Amino acid sequence: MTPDTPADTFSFTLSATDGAARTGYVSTPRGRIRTPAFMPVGTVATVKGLYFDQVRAAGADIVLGNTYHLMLRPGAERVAKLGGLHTFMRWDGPILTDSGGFQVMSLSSLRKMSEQGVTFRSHVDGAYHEMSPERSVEIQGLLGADIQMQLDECVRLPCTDEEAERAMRLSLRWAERSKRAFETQPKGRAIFGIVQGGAVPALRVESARALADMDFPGYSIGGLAVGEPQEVMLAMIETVAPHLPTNKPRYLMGVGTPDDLLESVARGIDMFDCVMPTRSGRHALAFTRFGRINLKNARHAEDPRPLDEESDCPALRDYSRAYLHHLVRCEEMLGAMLISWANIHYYQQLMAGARAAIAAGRYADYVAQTKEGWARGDL
Ligand SMILES: Nc1nc2c(CCNCC3CCCC3)c3[nH]c(NCCc4ccccc4)nc3cc2c(=O)[nH]1
Repeated sequence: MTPDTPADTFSFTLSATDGAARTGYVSTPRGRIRTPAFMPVGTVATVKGLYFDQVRAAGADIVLGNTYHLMLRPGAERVAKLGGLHTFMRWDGPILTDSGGFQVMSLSSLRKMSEQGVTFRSHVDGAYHEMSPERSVEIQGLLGADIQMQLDECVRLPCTDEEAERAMRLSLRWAERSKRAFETQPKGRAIFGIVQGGAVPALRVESARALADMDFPGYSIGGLAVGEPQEVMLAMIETVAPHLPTNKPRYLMGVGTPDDLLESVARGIDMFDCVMPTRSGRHALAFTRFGRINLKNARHAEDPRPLDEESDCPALRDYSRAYLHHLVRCEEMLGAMLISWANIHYYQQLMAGARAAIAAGRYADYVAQTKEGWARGDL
């Protein structure tokens, strides 16, 4: 984490731009977030398989908490009673939480969406829960999140234009209610509006403009990375970005692969989150400067080389591929832990390189060189 900001407020500072790419930092009372930023996902109050000092050492300035999981177990009120999420999981940097609607639609069994909110049954114990814009903001406040999300409805793609329009307009009404409910929270915290609209440019523009008029401190682009091809995702970012204020951060939700990150930064995205680095780490898939390496593959069985001897991350530099392959074959916990650590570090290093390249006005070269490294593969 960079030197702590004396600020007790939330703000965004742009340091440099290179085409549509931007670099700068978000200031929060719990410290600065250097952008473009990759935010590791800490679903149930842990970045799976890592200690938080490894997360910090890898270069992460902020982590995500999961409203949906934490409201079900151990419960938002219980986390608040225990001092809030920062104390609970011993992370003193900024925390961003999602509103929970997306997770309800993808994880819970029985659910009903209405104007009021979404009711659903817990996948943990089957209990009924009601999630309204007001309750979602209350839960995020109880967790103590520094950056919170409005409750929204994300439609899977492909979908009909009518479906995309209905969900986008509902999300706009929920944006108003979420923002109003948020006003009771302590200074220094922020709530983001979430742009929806499926793959329909006109709906995307209407959503972005309406949210910009509500003057949110930051904006998320939702409804993407839900099954559409990368070119559709990138086209929607190009459609939306010009209608969002340049002096507010833009967070692309749930994205993505290293290639997704570089291409989205080029189109004006400042913040990302994805389970990819840790989920892939549990499936023996390492992301490196030489591309993806599947450590299940027998070709690694006698390879004494580390994943990347030039890295300053022990997981990338100090362990042979043969050892990682062995751990994976034996289904040892340490295999998933080391590869997750390597992946979190790789994603942070990818964003650090992007920030430096944008500041130096050579982002296009950075992207080309990085992709060449992936294509050259694992010599
Ligand atoms: N509110 C909201 N959240 C969305 C999310 C969740 C973002 N991560 C939240 C964290 C908070 C804690 C947990 C996650 C998304 N995630 C994705 N794609 C993930 C795609 C993916 C799936 C599995 C592996 C890799 C990629 N699209 C998303 C769209 C939205 C959206 O419109 N609204």
